[in-house]
Amino acid sequence: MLRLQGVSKTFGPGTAGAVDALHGIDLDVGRHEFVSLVGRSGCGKSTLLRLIAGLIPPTAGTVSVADEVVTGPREDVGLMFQRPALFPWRTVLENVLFPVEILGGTSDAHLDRARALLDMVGLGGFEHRRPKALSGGMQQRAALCRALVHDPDILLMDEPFAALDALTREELSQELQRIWLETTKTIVLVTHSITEAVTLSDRVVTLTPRPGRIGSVQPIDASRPRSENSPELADHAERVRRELIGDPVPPDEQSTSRPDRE
Ligand SMILES: Nc1ncnc2c1ncn2[C@@H]1O[C@H](COP(=O)(O)OP(=O)(O)OP(=O)(O)O)[C@@H](O)[C@H]1O
Repeated sequence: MLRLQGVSKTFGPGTAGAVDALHGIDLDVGRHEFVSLVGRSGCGKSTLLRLIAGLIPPTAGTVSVADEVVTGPREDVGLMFQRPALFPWRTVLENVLFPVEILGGTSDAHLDRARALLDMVGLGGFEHRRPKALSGGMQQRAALCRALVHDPDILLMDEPFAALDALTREELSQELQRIWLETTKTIVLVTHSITEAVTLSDRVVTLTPRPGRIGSVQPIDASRPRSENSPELADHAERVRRELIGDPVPPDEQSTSRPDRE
């Protein structure tokens, strides 16, 4: 469904301030696969997602969706960001319908789909409210409906729950799992939460910084549906954590490995 081949990205190439954000990324994501990207701040996760979305071009390599090289934003790819970015002057329903307006016009079928999505995420009855009448979690639910309204095959999500309180974040994460289980969507999620990544994903990809490279790809072979506190996931989470922070130094080595203190 999605293929990255030798993808590199340098911002400001050839200038003194050039930033090598990503280098030599190879990754295949299958249809109806859920893949999370995790890594330290600045390791290139958002850049990778923007490349897949066709919002920026790679400096080298290719990004393909459904065997077509990505050269710009595509109709079969939906996007969701950390902030809902709803238009304040539009109603919730009008916000949700925005992508289909841009893509060529709203039909009755789109209207039905938008209402069904709003019902599904518990926003039925809020269609005609303005975003400011909604809580942060409700706004993010509306943004999820907006990302799904044109029924994209691929959903790209950049820390979609990071700005929410812990309970709302967990609720929305469960909702996302349900949507994914009920559809055949391919999802790529950028998150700082290892728990979220192992709970939702088929595979967790860790990125190492400067420039961003793939550090590891870890399959999460636990049964579904999963909950965040499932004991089955603890080992997976620990493995991802170790990958990101490195193995802790064993206590008996700590006392002999600090010659600077002697
Ligand atoms: N438009 C840009 N121009 C120049 N440098 C950029 C641009 N966008 C990103 N970068 C740089 O590319 C690197 C990767 O940034 P990116 O935002 O992809 O990281 P990230 O892993 O998503 O970080 P975070 O977890 O903090 O959101 C950083 O060094 C960043 O400063």
